Amino acid sequence: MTLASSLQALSITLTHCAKTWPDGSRALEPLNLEVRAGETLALLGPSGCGKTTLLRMICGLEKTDAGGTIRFGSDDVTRTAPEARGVGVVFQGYALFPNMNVAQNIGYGLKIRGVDSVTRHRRVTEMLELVELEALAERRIDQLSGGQRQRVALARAIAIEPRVLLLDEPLTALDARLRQQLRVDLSALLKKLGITCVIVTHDQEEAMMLGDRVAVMSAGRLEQLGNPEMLYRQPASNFVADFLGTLCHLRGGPVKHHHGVDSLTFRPHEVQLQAPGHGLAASIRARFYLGSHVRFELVLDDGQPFTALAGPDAPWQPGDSVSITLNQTHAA
Ligand SMILES: Nc1ncnc2c1ncn2[C@@H]1O[C@H](COP(=O)(O)OP(=O)(O)OP(=O)(O)O)[C@@H](O)[C@H]1O
Repeated sequence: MTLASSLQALSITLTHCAKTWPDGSRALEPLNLEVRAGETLALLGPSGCGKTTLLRMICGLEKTDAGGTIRFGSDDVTRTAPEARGVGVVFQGYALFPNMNVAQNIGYGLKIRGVDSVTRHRRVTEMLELVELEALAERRIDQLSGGQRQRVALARAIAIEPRVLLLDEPLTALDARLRQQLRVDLSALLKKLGITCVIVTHDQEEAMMLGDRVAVMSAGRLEQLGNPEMLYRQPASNFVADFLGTLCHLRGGPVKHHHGVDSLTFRPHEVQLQAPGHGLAASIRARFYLGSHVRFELVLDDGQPFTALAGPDAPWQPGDSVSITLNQTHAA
């Protein structure tokens, strides 16, 4: 049996889970959340919103306030010690053992669980194949690139055949280019494993690429839970809309005159720029050529700022007068 098929996917159900620190401050308001069996759920939110605390509660490193329960499938693990919960965890920075080679790192969790050496060897070999590090089995950790370390950390977490996989900002330590590639690789690996996974990130694109569903958090509360497209198209609040991409707001006389509403809320890609005279009058303040598109910072004639994205051939330059129309308007 391959490892991918031997992992059993379980749901994670948090009921009325809150976290109050000894000084009385609240990291998490009472929260109900179900991570479905086999899905990857991304916890997304700004620094300090409680994402890591929530993840640490699932793996058992933080206790929930009295009254909260955590279940893996039908198994109540609220009072189960972290090492007995069967969780695979990759923390920020990975915490690999520098004095062990790649294979020893991957096999560590099996060794401390008393798994016999034949089984251990077989499992480590499977893991090396899974993350494509067979050639580096004997390498020392300090002789690996950042991306390779990330794969070792992941292999070590999965080697113990965890019931759920928890990833805390697993790609944050890597440079932007490598992160892009590893998102694609990680997404493919998670699909192949079919394991239930919770991934913490403050990066909107990462959450949307990796999460089957995304839970947007703010100040210890769950703002909205849904698949990426639903969150982007039907945000429940301005906070969610803004966090999943730039959101612009315009109001006042000219808006009323051209659109018949008091205010407009829109995304930069919904703005069409034209020669003056077709719609709301604005001028270009700044132009950023980004290869696939051009980002413009503009102001309406009355000074209200907003952002527009246009194709790479857009001719407008700072100081130019333009007029704007909106492809899709959300009157607020
Ligand atoms: N042991 C602790 N004692 C008291 N307060 C804490 C403790 N750990 C975290 N906090 C506070 O709880 C809040 C939530 O922290 P948490 O680490 O969960 O946020 P986060 O969303 O993961 O942020 P980041 O993205 O910066 O890691 C923060 O205000 C933090 O300062």
